[in-house]
Amino acid sequence: MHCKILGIPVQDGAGRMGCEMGPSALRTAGLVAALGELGHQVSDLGTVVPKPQNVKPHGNPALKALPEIVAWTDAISEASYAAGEDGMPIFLGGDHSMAAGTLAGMARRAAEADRPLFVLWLDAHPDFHTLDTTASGNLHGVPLAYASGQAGFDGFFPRLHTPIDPTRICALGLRSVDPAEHTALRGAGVTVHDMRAIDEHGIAPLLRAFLERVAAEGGRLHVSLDVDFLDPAIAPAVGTTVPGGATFREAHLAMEMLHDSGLVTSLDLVELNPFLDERGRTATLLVDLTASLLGRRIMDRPTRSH
Ligand SMILES: NC(=[NH2+])NCCC[C@H](N)C(=O)O
Ligand SMILES: [Mn+2]
Ligand SMILES: [Mn+2]
Repeated sequence: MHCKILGIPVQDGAGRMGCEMGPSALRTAGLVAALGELGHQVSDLGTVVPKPQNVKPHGNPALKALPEIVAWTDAISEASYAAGEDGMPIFLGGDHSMAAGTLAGMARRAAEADRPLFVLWLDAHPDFHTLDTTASGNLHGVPLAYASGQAGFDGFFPRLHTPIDPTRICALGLRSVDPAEHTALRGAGVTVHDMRAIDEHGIAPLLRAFLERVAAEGGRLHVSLDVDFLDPAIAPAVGTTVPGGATFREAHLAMEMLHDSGLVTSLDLVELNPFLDERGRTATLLVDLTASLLGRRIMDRPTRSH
């Protein structure tokens, strides 16, 4: 596999600063070497730079940093589309607002290849607000709604080349959903497995059912991994911790199953805030999870000479 790393140091979408250090922390934690050890070719494509533009004022006074996030989204959509020409792009965030751009770029690539794009959203939150419904005004709370063509982004965010069909999205690990998001998720037909479903059924059958659908429809699969999908006890470096998240083993199992499926075509690693980390342990965990997604396993490792 040719892994293409792209740094996206956006932090204006989050309520607190620090995510701009995310790409550096992931590189420092040894992402490139970890993927190289698995036999992958790795290219670091560098860092996305936002493209400032005029954005008219919006009626929702709560919105924060709208012009900045629009500038990022435009640049990220273009850069991720370019990176998606071949190989497997790995987008290093950056707060989750960056997924507005990565999803847009990946959806355009999939459409051009005449393949449906599926999205696995691993997160405590659905990030399914529109510009009108967000109360916090933090734009990391809107990317999934934007990329799946929900109303209210026209004239503010870049025009989508191809909106993602919301029924091809599976959100796994939810445990903090605002009322407006709840209504919108149900209305749009997003598949939602909250933490209760994971507790009750286990993560494996829920994920397996989704992967079988992706395979049956010949889809591509974009995985968006928010740090707060993980339990704060193992992943403290995030500004929006919610108790009761995925355990170490649940997360690795999900990554191993994703690898075995052979379906994943792109990945976001988002919301890492190194300012809140403890000696890099969250960054290191994200690198290890990414390695599991790209083929590292406990048994039957390829033999290495020492
Ligand atoms: N990407 C994230 N961490 N999103 C958290 C969003 C939290 C909340 N729903 C909000 O809109 O403010
Ligand atoms: Mn998120
Ligand atoms: Mn989240």
